[in-house]
Amino acid sequence: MDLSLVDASSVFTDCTPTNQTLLGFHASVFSHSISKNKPAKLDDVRSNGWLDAMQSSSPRKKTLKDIAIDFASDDSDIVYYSWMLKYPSALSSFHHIVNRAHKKMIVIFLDYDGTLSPIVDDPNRAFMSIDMHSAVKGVAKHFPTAIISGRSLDKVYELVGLTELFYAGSHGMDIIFPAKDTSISYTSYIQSTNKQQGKEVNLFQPAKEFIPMINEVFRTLVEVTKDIPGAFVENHKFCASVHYRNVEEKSWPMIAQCVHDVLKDYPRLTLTHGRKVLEIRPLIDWDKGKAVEFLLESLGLSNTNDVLPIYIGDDRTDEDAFKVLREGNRGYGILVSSVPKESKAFLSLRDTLEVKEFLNSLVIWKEQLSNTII
Ligand SMILES: O=P(O)(O)OC[C@H]1O[C@H](O[C@H]2O[C@H](CO)[C@@H](O)[C@H](O)[C@H]2O)[C@H](O)[C@@H](O)[C@@H]1O
Repeated sequence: MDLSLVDASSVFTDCTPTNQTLLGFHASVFSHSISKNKPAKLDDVRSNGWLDAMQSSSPRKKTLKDIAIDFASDDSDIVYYSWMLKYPSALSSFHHIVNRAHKKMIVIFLDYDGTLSPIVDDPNRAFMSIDMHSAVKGVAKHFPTAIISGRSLDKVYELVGLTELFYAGSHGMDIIFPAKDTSISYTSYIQSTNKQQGKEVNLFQPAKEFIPMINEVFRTLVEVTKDIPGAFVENHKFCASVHYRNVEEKSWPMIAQCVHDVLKDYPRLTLTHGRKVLEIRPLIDWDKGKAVEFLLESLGLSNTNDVLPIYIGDDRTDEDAFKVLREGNRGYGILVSSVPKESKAFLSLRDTLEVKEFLNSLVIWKEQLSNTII
């Protein structure tokens, strides 16, 4: 996917009411001014919570000792099943979901890592299974389907490779969707021919002005972490990730300190925690939740009476999307997790296998419904 033809910055970095009105969107969708919620300045990663967050950022792999403990006690299962009382399985709630979808259009939003592909040590080898690929292709045939990932748009498109989907990369800061699918005036949008797919597209890039800054920070982070074995830095164009999954735990304070020291020089950037990854991103009021609202509105699917959005994700950044659905009392947030954790989601799935089963169930249900109607 070659996005080099595109220059959307002038359109969206100026979000005056005039521009918002021209675009025909609800003003809140465009309130991506500098957030007022900037965290307090961090002085010491050992006492400011960064390390605690890093330690709890992903379920630990089981050691032989853990497995022995599992045999001695089924406590973890009991805890998990108790947790499921609050976050019921989307599979066992399937009939409830499709009943609620009666006469509504289901719209599917999918996170990538940990949702469509299992978490693996090497971010460059996080592939979907062939079956998962078919399941995603299947849902996209019947329902508008979007991937919303922390990865760069190019990377997530390369990994998924389905032209029939909508994509949002960099935690929703880089959105691409076919021009023909718009239901509102896009005169202010940048339309561009996507070379790879050979079709007209719309792009929305609310953090475009940050690209040079992210490039600079990326280079600095690569430099300062180069002597920490296992550290790996990714450039997602609108954000950067510092991975520590393969770094020895004793070096985590060092990696946190490096990132902290670099961020001190960039007050317009902020840090969020992912699964064994520190995410550096622009301090703007834009996230996966805003991307969901944006896509629904762009596609003419924001009428809550006619549309049932379903968002499936596993990460902290997906919580912003769960929150939007919960607070708007629309659709379902589904958390993918094999361990109990607090979430704004309504339902849960244990792992990528259950995600695949859920997507396939939607396809079967829709096909049976179509056959019945004919
Ligand atoms: O929003 P997502 O699509 O879930 O992307 C979030 C991050 O995913 C990737 O990292 C995670 O998955 C890797 C591969 O399984 C794993 O090695 C890493 O520890 C996880 O944090 C991706 O590499 C990141 O850049 C994304 O931000």
